[in-house]
Amino acid sequence: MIELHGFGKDYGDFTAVKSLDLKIEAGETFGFIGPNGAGKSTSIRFLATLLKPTRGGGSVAGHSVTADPVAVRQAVGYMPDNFGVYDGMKVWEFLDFFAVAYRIGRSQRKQIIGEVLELLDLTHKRDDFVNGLSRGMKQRLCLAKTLVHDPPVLILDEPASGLDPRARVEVKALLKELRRMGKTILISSHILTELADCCTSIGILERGQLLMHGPINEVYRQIRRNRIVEIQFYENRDAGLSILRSCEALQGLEIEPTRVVAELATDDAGLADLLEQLIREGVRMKSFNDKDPTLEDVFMTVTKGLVT
Ligand SMILES: Nc1ncnc2c1ncn2[C@@H]1O[C@H](COP(=O)(O)OP(=O)(O)OP(=O)(O)O)[C@@H](O)[C@H]1O
Repeated sequence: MIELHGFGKDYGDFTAVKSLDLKIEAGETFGFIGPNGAGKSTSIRFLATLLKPTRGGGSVAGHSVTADPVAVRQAVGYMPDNFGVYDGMKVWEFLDFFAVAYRIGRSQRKQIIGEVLELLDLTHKRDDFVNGLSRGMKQRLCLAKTLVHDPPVLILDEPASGLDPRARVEVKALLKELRRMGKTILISSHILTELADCCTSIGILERGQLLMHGPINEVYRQIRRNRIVEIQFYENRDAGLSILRSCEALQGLEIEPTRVVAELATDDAGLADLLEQLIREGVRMKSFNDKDPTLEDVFMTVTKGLVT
């Protein structure tokens, strides 16, 4: 649904994006992660037909971004990182303005605006002035305007930036709802945890280069060389600790009053064997938890160049 082929962009002598290859399948929610200045907005602006590439190209919904930008705009709902709302305009007028721009007929517009306001939970703000809305509401309105022409693809540049925790949660819930509706979503953020539970795949960008991308579980698996297991003993803690210490796969052990964290160079079968041994030797545990790495772990490992 979204493809980049050797996309690159120079600003004068400065290379913002070197050569980016990316493929996002229909129905995916793809998280584009990278620190400030990594080149996320540059790549996104290209896909939204707002920027000419220096090298390479790409396509959205089967249309070439450079050869057929009008078809791409029809297929894309784009939310920029810095959006403006117009003074003196009411919420419904703002949406109507974009609906007209997408050449949606007068008879359909009222219904579509009603549906979009409903979806974004903005119906009660229909007749409010846009510039009087809170930041969270403005952000939601901006998301609403990306939906008026019912595009199959949404490209959202930092849609949750500057929002308070409640508004962030609401944006994430909306993204999940949009995915359920079958939209393909590209969403950028430099806040890793923001994307962790709403993306099906991620790409990590640093200094204009994609360091890693793929389904979120696969990316986790690739960097997961060692397993981190958190154990809470209930009885026979000393026996449990001695089993852990004699385990060949043990790479590290943190002993805390209420829990023990073991780092083990092993796989699922190795963990199952260890658990079985602990139980067999009479160690009772409240929990034996194979911890998933967080997106921060992934990011730090990848950007340290530990993964090639
Ligand atoms: N119009 C421009 N002229 C010159 N340099 C630019 C221009 N736009 C972006 N850059 C530079 O290109 C690099 C990539 O910028 P870009 O905005 O794509 O990064 P980003 O990953 O979106 O960062 P952020 O999270 O801060 O938005 C940065 O070093 C930026 O300063």
